[in-house]
Amino acid sequence: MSSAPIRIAIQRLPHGEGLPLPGYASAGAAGMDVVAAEDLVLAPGARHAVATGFALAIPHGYEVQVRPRSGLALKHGITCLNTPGTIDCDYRGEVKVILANLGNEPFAVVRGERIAQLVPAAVQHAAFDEVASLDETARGAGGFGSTGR
Ligand SMILES: O=c1ccn([C@H]2C[C@H](O)[C@@H](COP(=O)(O)OP(=O)(O)OP(=O)(O)O)O2)c(=O)[nH]1
Ligand SMILES: [Mg+2]
Repeated sequence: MSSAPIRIAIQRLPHGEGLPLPGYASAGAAGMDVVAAEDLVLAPGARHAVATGFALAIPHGYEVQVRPRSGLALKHGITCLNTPGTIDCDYRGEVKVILANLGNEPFAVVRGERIAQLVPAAVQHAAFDEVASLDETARGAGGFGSTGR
């Protein structure tokens, strides 16, 4: 990537000792792969906030999104239930990955194996201006398939 990376402070927690910190698997990867810091088995239909063993101090004006890995999703039905997960810039607790098993088989989460990816993103705060009515548009209130399948 051409631009300088956003610098994010990362703290390794005691149970994260010995694990690789999140990193890019290839030069052009959009996400930094995250490994699990615990072993567990996710039954079909189950979910769990999986420990990662690290905490962040994200600079103001940014968030970090937690996204699933497509290989786990396609092969095993494993996804991040709240995708994209949001890590707020003022959060100092352990980053966790809320994995859900949408597949038909139990899935073993193994400490040290990659379970998700982190994508930093700029955040623009907004402020609402309350009004009595909104301007008209051709779409109006049409949505949810109003333009056809
Ligand atoms: O996948 C996730 C999502 C969230 N978090 C942590 C960091 C985030 O800053 C905090 C709150 O997340 P969110 O705002 O999505 O959850 P909430 O249900 O609104 O909780 P809160 O009331 O604490 O904001 O939880 C994670 O570690 N992993
Ligand atoms: Mg919140």
